[in-house]
Amino acid sequence: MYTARRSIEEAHKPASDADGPTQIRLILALARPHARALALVAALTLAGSGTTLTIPWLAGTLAGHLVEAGSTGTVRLVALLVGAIVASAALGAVVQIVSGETAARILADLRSSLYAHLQRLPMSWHVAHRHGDVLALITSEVAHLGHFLTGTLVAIPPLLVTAAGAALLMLRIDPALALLVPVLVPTYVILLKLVGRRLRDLGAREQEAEARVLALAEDNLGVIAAIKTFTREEPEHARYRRRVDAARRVSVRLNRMEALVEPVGTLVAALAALALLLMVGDHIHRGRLATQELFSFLFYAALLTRPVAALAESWSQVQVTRGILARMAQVLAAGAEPGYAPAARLPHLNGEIRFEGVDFAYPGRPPVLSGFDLTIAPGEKVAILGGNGIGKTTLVALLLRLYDCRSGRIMLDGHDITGVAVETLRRQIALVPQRPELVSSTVRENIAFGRHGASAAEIEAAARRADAYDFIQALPQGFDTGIGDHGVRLSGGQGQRIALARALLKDAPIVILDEATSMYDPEGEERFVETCARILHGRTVLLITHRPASVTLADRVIRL
Ligand SMILES: Nc1ncnc2c1ncn2[C@@H]1O[C@H](COP(=O)(O)OP(=O)(O)OP(=O)(O)O)[C@@H](O)[C@H]1O
Repeated sequence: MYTARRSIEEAHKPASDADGPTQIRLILALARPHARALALVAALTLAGSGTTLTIPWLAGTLAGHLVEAGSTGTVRLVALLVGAIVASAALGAVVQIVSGETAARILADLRSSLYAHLQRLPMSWHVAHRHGDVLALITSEVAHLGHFLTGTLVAIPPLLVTAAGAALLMLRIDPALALLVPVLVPTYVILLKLVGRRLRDLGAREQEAEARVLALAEDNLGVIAAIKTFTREEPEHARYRRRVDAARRVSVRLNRMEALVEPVGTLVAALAALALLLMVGDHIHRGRLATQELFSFLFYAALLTRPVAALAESWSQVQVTRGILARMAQVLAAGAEPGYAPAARLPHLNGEIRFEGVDFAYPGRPPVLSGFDLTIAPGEKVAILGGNGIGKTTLVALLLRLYDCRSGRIMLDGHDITGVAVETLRRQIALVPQRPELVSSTVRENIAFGRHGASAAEIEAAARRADAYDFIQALPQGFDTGIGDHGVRLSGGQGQRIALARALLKDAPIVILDEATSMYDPEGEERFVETCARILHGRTVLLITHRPASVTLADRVIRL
């Protein structure tokens, strides 16, 4: 899997606009790990199409025999024909199964690579992109791509091979047919090209409209209590309806356009059939075609009609899918967070932190920090105070390298954090953030999030230290109680205690408490402050708080 991801990312080194070649590179990168399965699909496809192509010939021979000599001596031919029909159907089914499975595997690789890549993209990327768009990309757009891969794309090669084979065999029977090719093929291609661009645009607009619908639903369901308390049901429903209608309008236009494409194929096929009829009629009239050849020729013509119409329909799918591939290629081309590349490991820390002349501004915003200096000794506990929006949380984000300083540097035990692998940095810092950021699972899993592979006893011990054990035991299933979406079934203070337990379980040399006890009741906070003196002994602690009780934990107070 890692190899697949790496090759997909390698296909995207030029972070430019995702153009045709980039999409082809993406497809090749996706296909590479499945080369053997794809080769099997190709071989089966050839075998299937070859078998299908014998059917008109056998049927023509049989028909010719029946017309000229009656039904005597046809048993062998009938048996062969039935055999070819059964083999063609069986091979068709096998191709469908094998190619469907291969496509599903390719798709699973793509989904998982996309997700892995999203996790590695920097915070600045996530802040700049709408959740709804990203969700749409990894859900509905990936599903669309899946339908395309398993439904349309796997059907194209057999259709192409059958159409080309039928055309070649018809040419062999009657070379005058070659005259038709220079007329019909360009007509077909030009007609498809004309609608192709429009289809791509509409496809992109449809995905965009769907993403807006998804984003609003996601946003609003997340603030459903606010919608109720501010009685926003009607205006929010109207807003949702407007987005649904906008998506419907684009989808209807796309559908109309797609509906035009199949008749294009049918039209070309009908023109070809008419031309054939005229030519064949003339040739029979002049006695140039044997009866058997005539029948075979007409059966091949019938065989050719279906792929021509179906290819036109597949073409419209290809156009919509190109838009999706372009958007995926763009996401995959976005550079991962710095520090994931092989870099020096940060050794186990004593916990000295130094901010040296740090300047920082969020993109498009005025500076938050200018020339900021601060040195914290190993094991020291420092409270950072300051008004709302002054930059306290930003300091934490810089220390964890969620963002990089514009200038200046941050040193841990004398190591510049930009020179070490981010995971070795982040593993040594336990953060209790302002908002608990709980996962939609059980209490146990939320605490275990702090350290992979922690035992039940360690989880319970961390809960005790965070003063969370008693309330957890009182929940219906104790540690195995589900807490709802992002902890919606917990009180604010309970959520914070779980977030704290999670951080304590991490057992890191540096601990950051960003308003970690802001929702604790006074007794709980007091108990926590008492426990802290013991459990945080020897660790470097950065304490961001407005609460006097928590400030007492600090050896030193810094005001921003
Ligand atoms: N992702 C972001 N993009 C742009 N600006 C941001 C972002 N995050 C924070 N800011 C801005 O940066 C400034 C500092 O924010 P920060 O969260 O560090 O403040 P704080 O001191 O922790 O405030 P509080 O006490 O309210 O938690 C604020 O003006 C805020 O609006």
